[in-house]
Amino acid sequence: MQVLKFGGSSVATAPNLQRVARLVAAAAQQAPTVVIVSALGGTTDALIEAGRLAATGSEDYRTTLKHLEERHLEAVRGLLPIPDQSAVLSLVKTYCNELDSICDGVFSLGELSNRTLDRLVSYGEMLSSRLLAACLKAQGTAHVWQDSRQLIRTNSNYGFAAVDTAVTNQQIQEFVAAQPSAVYVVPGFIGSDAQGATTTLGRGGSDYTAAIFAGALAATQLEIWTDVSGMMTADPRLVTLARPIPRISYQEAMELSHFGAKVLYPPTIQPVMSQGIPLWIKNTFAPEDEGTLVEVSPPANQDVVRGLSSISQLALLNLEGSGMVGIPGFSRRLFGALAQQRINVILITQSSSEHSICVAVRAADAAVAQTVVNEEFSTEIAAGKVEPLRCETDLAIVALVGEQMRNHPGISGRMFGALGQNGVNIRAIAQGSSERNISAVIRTADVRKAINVLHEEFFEETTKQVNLFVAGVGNVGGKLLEQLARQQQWLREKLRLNLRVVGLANSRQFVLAEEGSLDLGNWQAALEQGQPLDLQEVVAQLRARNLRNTVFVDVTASADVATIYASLLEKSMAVVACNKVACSSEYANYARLKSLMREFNTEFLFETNVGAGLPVIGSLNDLVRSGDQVHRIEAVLSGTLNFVFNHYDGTVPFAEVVRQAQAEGYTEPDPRLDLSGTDVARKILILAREAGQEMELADIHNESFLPASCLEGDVEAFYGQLAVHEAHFRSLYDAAATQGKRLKFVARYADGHASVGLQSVAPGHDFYVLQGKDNAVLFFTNRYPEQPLVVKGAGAGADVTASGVFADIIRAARA
Ligand SMILES: NC(=O)C1=CN([C@@H]2O[C@H](COP(=O)(O)OP(=O)(O)OC[C@H]3O[C@@H](n4cnc5c(N)ncnc54)[C@H](O)[C@@H]3O)[C@@H](O)[C@H]2O)C=CC1
Ligand SMILES: N[C@@H](CC=O)C(=O)O
Repeated sequence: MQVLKFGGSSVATAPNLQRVARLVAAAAQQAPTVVIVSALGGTTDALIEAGRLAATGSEDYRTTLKHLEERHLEAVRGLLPIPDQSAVLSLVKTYCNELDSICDGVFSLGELSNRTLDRLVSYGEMLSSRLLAACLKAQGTAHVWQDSRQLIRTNSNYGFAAVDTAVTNQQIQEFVAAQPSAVYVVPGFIGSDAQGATTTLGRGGSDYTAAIFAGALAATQLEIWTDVSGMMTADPRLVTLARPIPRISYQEAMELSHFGAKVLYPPTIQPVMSQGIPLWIKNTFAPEDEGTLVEVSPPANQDVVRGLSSISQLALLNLEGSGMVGIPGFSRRLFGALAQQRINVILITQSSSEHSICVAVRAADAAVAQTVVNEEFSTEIAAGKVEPLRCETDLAIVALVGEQMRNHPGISGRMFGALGQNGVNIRAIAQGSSERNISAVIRTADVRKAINVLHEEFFEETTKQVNLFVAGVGNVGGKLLEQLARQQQWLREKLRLNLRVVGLANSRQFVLAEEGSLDLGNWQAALEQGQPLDLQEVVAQLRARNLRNTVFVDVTASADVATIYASLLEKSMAVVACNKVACSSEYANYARLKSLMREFNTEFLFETNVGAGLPVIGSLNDLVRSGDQVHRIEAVLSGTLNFVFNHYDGTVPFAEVVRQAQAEGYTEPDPRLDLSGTDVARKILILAREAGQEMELADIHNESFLPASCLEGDVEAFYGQLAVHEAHFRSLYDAAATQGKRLKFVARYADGHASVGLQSVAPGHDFYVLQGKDNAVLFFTNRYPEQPLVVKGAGAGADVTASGVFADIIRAARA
């Protein structure tokens, strides 16, 4: 014998019922089959609604019942050929007339008892099972229809009746023995008490009916047919890559079901679990899908975590006070007070200091809970031994479930690490000693992000989604977007990274995709249609979107943009910047950003601040982190100035060479920063700070070669003044050239002091041979005392800078 149960969506319409009938016929070829049916989807709610309307004196109940009648009659017409319809139509009408009479009675009395409500809702399953039976008959499948109220004996706790297992089992066994058949059709959810009154078995009641039959008949298997292909690794409405779990234990299934995987109602598993009857969860609409097998001990697989679940609309109640420590009976009184109000406790944690007990309950119960607990402890509260109960709402639980977690250290570490890296704050945690479930209480607003982060962490070997907001789409930013577009596929395939640009900004506008990501083939159009730029609004929207693995990429030169890093890091969003403003601002700000990065477990990366795409800061960090000490740094750090002095020989005016450097994309958006030496000063400052030195920009001695008048006025005036001072630049060049030397703008840091300035270097000097826009950095350290560690190569240009920013993005994404 096998038992098949079909849920409300499986039997919601005539075509669905026909599909179910075909599945039943096929199953019956294998073994005698009991079919348990739920009411047509939505019927139970409609019946309850009709009863409530009638009880409150609203005649609208007639309309509700009329719709229900029409729906069932229409199903009959859709199911059966005309000659076969009349008997079933009249049966449906009979049931519907009875429903009318019950509701008329409720309307007259103005009262709906639980007993009457049970009778009312029982018609849903009675009707659906009759329709399925008629459909089986029409397709030639012999069967017996049986009213389950004659077999399932319960107490009289209407709405949630307890089954008398001994009587029920005996009645089921006798019935089957007396009426042998290949197929039995039975309405789910209902039973009757010793007086013969209709009762219902509570939420998930049809699953329970099926499990009772399976248990009573020692069935070979129970199949629960629904509208999903088994229990999923996570709620598919939250996680796109959720997948069915092939095999799972009863306990794991119960844990997942408890926390929201609605395909199975936990208490109903008991009758099959106690006998080890295999339970399948199958999809009526994709019967070829394997589904989930719930069994005693599924084989271990590579997924240590079997599934994730969540439960929302919770409140956390925190009872705290010094008067609780070491006094027995506090928790009994807390739980007693809650139990008296029938408030279900979903999660409990108590610190080992015994100073506080924290419980999660449904948000709807929070107000009553607060009142009764404060009443219970009123004496202690008045005496100041206990604080009034603290209640936080808008909370949810996310949970990892899996038997194998017991044997794997580090699972909770990974869970909390992944959540922490995404700024998901954990308010309470609970893990039983079975180690089958680790639950964390978080903000409801974080549930989608948290479940996706955990799914990526534990189930998705394939991809990690990373969400980028790119501020600045000029010279470097434009190249970055090109490189991202070209490399997206490769990153997905080789690094399992799904880098999505979700937002963009320039100095005028910003855009943040409502859903999904922006089209990198046409980002200009999206940005054109964006909102006027408001950086606080950018932060607010990024926070509100609450996307996982968010990286803010600053490819501007803006001081305003640099001011929002802190508010992003505080939300665990990583920041990648080629903008040097933040790291060369006051030391306190630089240090604060680095400390926020650590505090909020995220990344703040700025490799391109020095040497563009060259690994300058990374190499310095490696030296320092491995215990080396930097004594001296000598460097050519300006691609612009190296280019200018490599190309200037007096034949073309100095101003023209500078313009060329700007056109090539080497200069800052404002070239005066390069020519004044400020950009180099910022870079040596950043290197000194990364080497461990607390310094300010003002501490750097800048021996500028630029006549002061060049920095008065705007950029055009600057170019004008360069032309005016052509003779000055020519004389600098000539002085060096006549000695066979070359001009290099050199930065130097040693023993806590730094300076920048123009030098003439002779052949043989490390800097003499630097070409074009090259940079070179010489690190003299404990380990490299005479022969320095040298980093050298192109130190400016949009392409190389963009690729350095890209590398930082990948570092942040993989952290
Ligand atoms: N060019 C190079 O070789 C290197 C450049 N960098 C840095 O890259 C950054 C960008 O340089 P470029 O692309 O050449 O500059 P750019 O002037 O071509 O582009 C700057 C972009 O930032 C946008 N922007 C300006 N203010 C903004 C604001 N308040 N909010 C949002 N967007 C804003 C502009 O609209 C523009 O899209 C600079 O900080 C520079 O120091 C760093 C290393 C090398
Ligand atoms: N303007 C800078 C670009 C890199 O920071 C330079 O010329 O080096």
